[in-house]
Amino acid sequence: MMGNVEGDITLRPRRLEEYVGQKRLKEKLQIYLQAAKNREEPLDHMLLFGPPGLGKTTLAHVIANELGVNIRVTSGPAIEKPGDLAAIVTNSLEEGDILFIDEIHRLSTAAEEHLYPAMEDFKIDIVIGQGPAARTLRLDLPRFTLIGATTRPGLISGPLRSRFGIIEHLEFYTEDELALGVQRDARLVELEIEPEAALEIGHRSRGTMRIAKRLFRRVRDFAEVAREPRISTARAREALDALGLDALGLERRDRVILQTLIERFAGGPVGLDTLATALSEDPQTLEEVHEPYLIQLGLLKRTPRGRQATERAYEHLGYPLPEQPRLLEEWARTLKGSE
Ligand SMILES: Nc1ncnc2c1ncn2[C@@H]1O[C@H](COP(=O)(O)OP(=O)(O)OP(=O)(O)O)[C@@H](O)[C@H]1O
Ligand SMILES: [Mg+2]
Repeated sequence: MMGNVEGDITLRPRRLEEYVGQKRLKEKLQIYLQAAKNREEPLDHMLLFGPPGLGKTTLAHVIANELGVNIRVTSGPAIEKPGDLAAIVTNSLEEGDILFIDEIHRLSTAAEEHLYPAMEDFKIDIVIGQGPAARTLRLDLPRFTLIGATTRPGLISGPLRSRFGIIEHLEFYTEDELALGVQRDARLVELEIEPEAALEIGHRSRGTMRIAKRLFRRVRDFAEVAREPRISTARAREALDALGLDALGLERRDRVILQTLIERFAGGPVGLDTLATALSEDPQTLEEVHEPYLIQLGLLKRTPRGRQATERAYEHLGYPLPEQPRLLEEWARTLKGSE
């Protein structure tokens, strides 16, 4: 098992019915799982994508649990040499087991090519010996299911993608779904929480279950220190404010991104790398961790010419709307574009 940063392993849902939200995906999964069980065949290889913290890793474990099979967890960067993959698949997998590869977009090309015959024909090549005496042996593998997870579907090569029978994306959660997740955790730690307080946490969790659960733990700290047996809405608000989360759930960092875009680049458009440099941030973190929800909230746009702050961003941060000339210029461009 991989490290569990959140320390909430017991709170992780184990069954599909405990897995909150993702209704569209769960409905399909139920059918795929049932069909695989009826045919007594392993589930088809599955690629899961979506922003961090939406529940890809959790879902892979839930699927293993529903199928009653073992799950072996690794990640793209952990499989450096082709031999690493062979070691994993030949040592520990049994018929029907799941091999979960997190961050599968970070597999090396060599490891990826090694994976193709494993996925398609359940065979893997291993090299024995060195130099001129080296021989390649093709080994049979048990029929397993590969579940790959990625935050960056665009970086998955065509050949790899085409070897997955099931490709699904996870969606941001609604406030109600996040509140359900919070209420569930509250029950598990035997703490009462006002429904309104759970909703408030959901409201400020950026559509992300991991954030909702983290915020719940912080709110719980506040309530416990105040010796409150029940988390009230007022206490939740106070704690969330103290954490520096604004009404949309943006953290300081998110606001700084938008502020930089507005103040230093006149709202954009500006290229990702330029913006990242101005923020002393890694472009990939900016793109994968911060941007998806800013986009989802309609505060940021990705345009062919770069990142752009929307009017809503100006309003939310209390800036006067951008100058008319810029809007006019934009309008002129739109007209040209539609000719
Ligand atoms: N649908 C869900 N219902 C209940 N809890 C969930 C759900 N999805 C995720 N969680 C909880 O949210 C946390 C984050 O989930 P998880 O680690 O699976 O996310 P992830 O998509 O794999 O993120 P990353 O891309 O960062 O690896 C976990 O603590 C998990 O228990
Ligand atoms: Mg994960």
